Amino acid sequence: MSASEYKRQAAEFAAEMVEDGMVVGLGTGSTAAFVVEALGRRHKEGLRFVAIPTSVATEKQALGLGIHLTTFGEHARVNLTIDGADEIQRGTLNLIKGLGGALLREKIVAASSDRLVIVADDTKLVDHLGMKTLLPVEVTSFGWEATARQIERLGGQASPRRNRDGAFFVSDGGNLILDCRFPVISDAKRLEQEIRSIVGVVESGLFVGMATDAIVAGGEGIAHLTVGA
Ligand SMILES: O=C(CO)[C@H](O)[C@H](O)COP(=O)(O)O
Repeated sequence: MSASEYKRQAAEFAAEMVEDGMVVGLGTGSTAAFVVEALGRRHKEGLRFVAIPTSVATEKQALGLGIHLTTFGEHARVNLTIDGADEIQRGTLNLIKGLGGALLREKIVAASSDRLVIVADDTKLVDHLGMKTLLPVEVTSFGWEATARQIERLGGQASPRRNRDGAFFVSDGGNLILDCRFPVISDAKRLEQEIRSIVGVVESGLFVGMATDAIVAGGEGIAHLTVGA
């Protein structure tokens, strides 16, 4: 079975966790898109919920499926957010997110969620963050070079993300993303604090202590992981 099929399996499983009357956070990326698709189906079958999307792309998809959207003006808390991730650390469920470029909105929604459920295929599980993927950091476009130098003082190599045409990738929030290569991250909480204290950093793709559950699908079936398990 392909990684995409495993992503779909994890997404379908997690979409069943949404209950009538919930405020739901909708993630971004290919796995989250399967969740939105499944929730569109459940909406048509009569499930009542409202959703807050984490990107313009997810907003468009949800609206196209007739899902009712809401805002933090109307709801202070999100009951359940379902989102993807680029790496999930076994045990802690600390994450690297943002290869899809939506990390700022994703973190705002995650921070207001009672439960953050991550959906992924099993290639995303790692023993230590930074083993497989770069760490995205969203920064203001003004002075990004100075911000990148400060990140490099922490031991990472920071490169601005570019589109295929060579132009800088610009996030939904109008910022740039620096993709940072760190040696394997042994203390995610500390690195997260150090990165966030740099002037010019808007948000980092390290999500520490935020995920409550991970639904991970692979050749051995679907696993429902919780912190510590
Ligand atoms: O953080 C993200 C977007 O900012 C995505 O959740 C992450 O990149 C995973 O994407 P995919 O489900 O396509 O593998």
